[in-house]
Amino acid sequence: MKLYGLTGGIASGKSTVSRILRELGAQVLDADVIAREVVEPGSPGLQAVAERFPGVLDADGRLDRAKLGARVFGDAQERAALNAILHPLIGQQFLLRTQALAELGVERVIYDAPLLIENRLHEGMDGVVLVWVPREVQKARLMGRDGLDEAAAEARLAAQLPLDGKRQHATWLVDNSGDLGTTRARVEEVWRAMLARG
Ligand SMILES: CC(C)(COP(=O)(O)OP(=O)(O)OC[C@H]1O[C@@H](n2cnc3c(N)ncnc32)[C@H](O)[C@@H]1O)[C@@H](O)C(=O)NCCC(=O)NCCS
Ligand SMILES: Nc1ncnc2c1ncn2[C@@H]1O[C@H](COP(=O)(O)OP(=O)(O)OP(=O)(O)O)[C@@H](O)[C@H]1O
Repeated sequence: MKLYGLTGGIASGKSTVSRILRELGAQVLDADVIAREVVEPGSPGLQAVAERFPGVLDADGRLDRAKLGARVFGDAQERAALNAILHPLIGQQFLLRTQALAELGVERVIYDAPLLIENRLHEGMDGVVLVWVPREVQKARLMGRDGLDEAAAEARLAAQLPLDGKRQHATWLVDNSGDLGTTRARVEEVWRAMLARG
């Protein structure tokens, strides 16, 4: 089975590209979705997070994501502590799901992960798709989508490697700064290139 990475930065358009790839027939595993599943109520992941970050559960015992985000984006040490709890759990789920898809005879899986390159997961993969936009476009879309002010948007951007630094690791670059039709056409091209690789 071939394994491809799909990455970018916060609000660069990964979800948009992932949706197009799924429409084309790709099997995509989404790290952000897995990251939510490992902290569902009653999970060992949520228990570990609540112990390390007191006060982040709401009245129903669910994770208050905004509260935890405020504590970890902008504080590298706190973020590293959260990553140390969650990343092994996310990695474990990714492996289990990839194995299950391999047993079903799926020929290629795409792992949609914002921190693919930061966590050096790209090194073992058969290719990497990078969804890129200029930093100013990324910041503007982030502020618009999540209703963040500039300081909060900057803190989130600073928690990741700059997109320009990730370019050197890309097998395929998807420039998502134009309109969605342009992005779709490029993603179709990338998908054909993946199919051609076997
Ligand atoms: C801090 C949390 C609770 C904030 O939740 P929130 O709903 O506001 O954001 P969401 O999870 O949808 O993430 C949005 C984007 O933020 C960025 N991001 C998330 N976690 C991190 C992190 N640890 N470091 C850098 N960027 C991150 C990613 O680009 C992601 O796509 C949440 O992001 C989290 O649990 N992060 C740790 C797990 C993780 O690393 N997830 C990233 C995928 S592996
Ligand atoms: N080509 C485009 N033109 C204009 N807006 C776009 C384009 N692509 C994406 N957007 C918008 O930019 C925002 C970010 O896109 P998207 O949610 O796909 O990013 P993402 O990389 O998945 O983000 P995250 O990693 O933070 O979840 C969304 O509001 C989306 O509607």
